[in-house]
Amino acid sequence: MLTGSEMGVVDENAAALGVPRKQLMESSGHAVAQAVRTIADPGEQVVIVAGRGNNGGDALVAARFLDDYDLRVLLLGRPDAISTTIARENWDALQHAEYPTETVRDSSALDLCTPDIVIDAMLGTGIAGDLREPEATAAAAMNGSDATVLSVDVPSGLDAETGRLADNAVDADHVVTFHDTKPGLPDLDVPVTVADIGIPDAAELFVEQGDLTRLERDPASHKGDNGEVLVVGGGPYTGAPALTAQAALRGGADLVRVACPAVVAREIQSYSENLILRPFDGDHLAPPHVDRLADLAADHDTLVVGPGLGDHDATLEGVAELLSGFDGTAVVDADALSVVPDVETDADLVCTPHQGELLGMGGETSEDWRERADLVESFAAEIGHTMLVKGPYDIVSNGERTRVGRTGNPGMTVGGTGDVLAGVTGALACVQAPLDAAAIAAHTVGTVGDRVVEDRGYGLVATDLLEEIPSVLWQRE
Ligand SMILES: NC(=O)C1=CN([C@@H]2O[C@H](COP(=O)(O)OP(=O)(O)OC[C@H]3O[C@@H](n4cnc5c(N)ncnc54)[C@H](O)[C@@H]3O)[C@@H](O)[C@H]2O)[C@@H](O)CC1
Ligand SMILES: [K+]
Repeated sequence: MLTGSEMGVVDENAAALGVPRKQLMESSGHAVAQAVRTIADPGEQVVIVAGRGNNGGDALVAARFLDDYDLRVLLLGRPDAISTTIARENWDALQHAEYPTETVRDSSALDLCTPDIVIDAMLGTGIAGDLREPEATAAAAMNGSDATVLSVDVPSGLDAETGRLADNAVDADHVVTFHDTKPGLPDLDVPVTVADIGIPDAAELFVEQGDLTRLERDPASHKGDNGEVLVVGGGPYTGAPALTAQAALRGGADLVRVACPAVVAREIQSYSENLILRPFDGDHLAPPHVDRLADLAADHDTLVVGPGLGDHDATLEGVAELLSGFDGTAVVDADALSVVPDVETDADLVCTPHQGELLGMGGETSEDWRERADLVESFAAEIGHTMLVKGPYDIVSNGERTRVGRTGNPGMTVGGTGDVLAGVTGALACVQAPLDAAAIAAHTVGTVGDRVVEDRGYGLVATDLLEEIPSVLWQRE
């Protein structure tokens, strides 16, 4: 089952793989026509009621496969109000081919007559709120007619995000939905055909541009809404936590604080005035610091634990204590990873090991990425957390769903890129589910690395990645 917005991600990924939306619409329309053939014989009366979006577009395609029916095509609204190019092109094709089309300017002019079949193609996954006019009157006319109502994708009035059926929704007798079922369809107890429209499995497996459409910034948001990240790092190293923290800012977090040993606080602060430091005493993290860190962590949306912490026994003990008492989302990277398999916690952990660190956690890996995906998926299920295993193909899995990121290049093996990935993952985990945050972060950091290498060849350093992150995340060229 996929929601409407998840379908949007998948069809955008299909386009990124070279299967554009217009091809999907052609397959959808053909599937609708096939369904008509199973419930009505040639010569019977079919009325298409098309909306102004791609839901309508699907039925405008179907018309071309229904020449042997007594067909009428009603467009609810003016042709120039058709909201997408591909729907408009299919309308124009019907015009040029002189199909029997009518445009319904206002609902009082709507006359279904007495068709055998009505194709409800008014609204699909693009619906917002209950039906407005003229869709509402059209729905009432459909519901009041003796015709068999076949709905395209979802009955108009069904919200494909939540499965909620509007009071004035179309009462479908049969639904033809595309690629996967949608919320609310199973509860309708009418026959639902799930038509394969040629979206490759890869469009769900591989992370592509479509996944970036999950990000949207609420224009009304104010400071803090887009996430506050606490980076717990530093000790032997100071560059790592600074890279992670700056990457979290570039990944969209509003505020990023760095909790680090006091001895390195000034040095980490010196990397950027954008960082806020929360030093704890001593030169490495240890159990006595955990209470203060836990209090700090409670005031943040996401933790990123590990960069530059070192693997001092007391440090790993402190990390285990911190994670076991935390119940939010924590990205775990670098030396902190080794404690995860033995930690009992209510937190959602996102572990970002490279393959060596995965082995250190007790996981298994394989050179073959498909095998690696299966191994990582079962390891994620075993430890009950999200895994992002970096490699030529990044494997992201929460034990149920597995995604594969194919961006990045051998130039990314330079030190610090993992710290950047952990920071971007932390920022996105403030506003996305852990799996989606990790998948988008892997795709984004790899894409940034590819752009930097394209511009300057190998020899990139991790700081080169930082300022490129926003333009990739927000798909600005
Ligand atoms: N996502 C996919 O993979 C595919 C989607 N396709 C079709 O595309 C549809 C989604 O198309 P769109 O995103 O263009 O949106 P829709 O065609 O579902 O509806 C959008 C139109 O309806 C209007 N509208 C929104 N809410 C309304 C309301 N409450 N009352 C009256 N009018 C309202 C909007 O102004 C807009 O013009 C899917 O349902 C499916 O039928 C297919 O072409 C195949 C591929
Ligand atoms: K519909």
